[in-house]
Amino acid sequence: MTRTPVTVTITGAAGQIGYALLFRIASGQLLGADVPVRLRLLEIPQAVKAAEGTAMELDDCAFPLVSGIDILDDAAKAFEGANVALLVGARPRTKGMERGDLLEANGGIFKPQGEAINAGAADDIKVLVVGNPANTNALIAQSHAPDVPAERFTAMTRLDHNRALAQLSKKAGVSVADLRRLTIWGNHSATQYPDIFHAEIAGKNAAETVNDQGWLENDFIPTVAKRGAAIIEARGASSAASAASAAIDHVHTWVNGTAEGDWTSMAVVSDGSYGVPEGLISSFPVTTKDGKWEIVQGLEINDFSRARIDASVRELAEERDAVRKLGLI
Ligand SMILES: NC(=O)c1ccc[n+]([C@@H]2O[C@H](COP(=O)([O-])OP(=O)(O)OC[C@H]3O[C@@H](n4cnc5c(N)ncnc54)[C@H](O)[C@@H]3O)[C@@H](O)[C@H]2O)c1
Ligand SMILES: O=C(O)C[C@H](O)C(=O)O
Repeated sequence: MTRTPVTVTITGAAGQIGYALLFRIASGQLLGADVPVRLRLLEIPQAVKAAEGTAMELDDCAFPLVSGIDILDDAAKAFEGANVALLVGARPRTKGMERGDLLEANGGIFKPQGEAINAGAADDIKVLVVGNPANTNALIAQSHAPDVPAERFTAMTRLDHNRALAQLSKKAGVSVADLRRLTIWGNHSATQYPDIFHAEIAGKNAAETVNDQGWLENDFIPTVAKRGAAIIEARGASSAASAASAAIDHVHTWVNGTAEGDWTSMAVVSDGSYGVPEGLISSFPVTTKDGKWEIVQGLEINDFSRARIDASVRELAEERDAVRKLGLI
């Protein structure tokens, strides 16, 4: 192997998403089958032993692309020289916890991680925040990394995007490979808006092809937006393999580009496009090329979509105001 290994830092590495994610990164699915990786696993001290167990299993797979594995409980060391950072570890909401408590607890994680990225990550660092509330956690980390371009901090709505593709493909009776240009707007929460008005089914407008407003309003949108809760209800634990798969897709697309004529959904820092206040980390339709993303411009937004985008963006603004009040940004 002659290429310089890419350093990938994964936080929450001993958690359930971490377990589903690490083996796919190590096998080359994140960055490519010819790209060696150095893995940095960041955990809290109590979970380091479990992370060591996962690292033993990674060793036992004898992945040729893995050039090293470090297990750390220190953010400064974990992000030093990192090219890709997957921020998965977060404080889950527990019984009796208010939204403000959750934001504050996560601020205690994402503020120092943002600072550590600012201090030591590689110049080409790309950050994906998976840990919830993902958009606002990304905002907290980004606001503590003033030397890193803001566009390098993204949050994950690819799972929502993939969920929407799956639902639409079932409704239309086509393969997901026949679908393009679907968009998730807003927050990774129940207010998100999966938009099929610009999507295409085998090259034809999806909303017109489906032609079923009742299904769109009462089935498709709530099914996608509440899918996370439905998985928790069914599995007794939040989505893990599908979340890991979406994280792989998100970074792979960011690095390798979107297909000609298609786009994806990523929560990225707003430049004011589509009326989303500048600075909020909100999901948009984006194209990617040469490791950079761009918000798709010029889409016509009908009244139905406008109301839903505005509602989700309003929630993001409220979360931003709450963390600002807590002194976290
Ligand atoms: N954006 C999405 O689409 C999406 C989808 C599914 C889950 N999630 C979120 O992803 C997060 C992780 O989910 P999970 O199922 O793997 O949870 P988990 O509880 O199984 O694992 C989380 C891990 O993070 C670790 N951790 C906690 N604080 C840490 C810190 N400061 N530094 C490093 N590690 C730390 C914990 O020790 C634990 O091992 C949750 O917040 C979940 O809600 C997001
Ligand atoms: O962890 C959760 O609350 C749900 C998760 O964000 C999901 O969308 O599956």
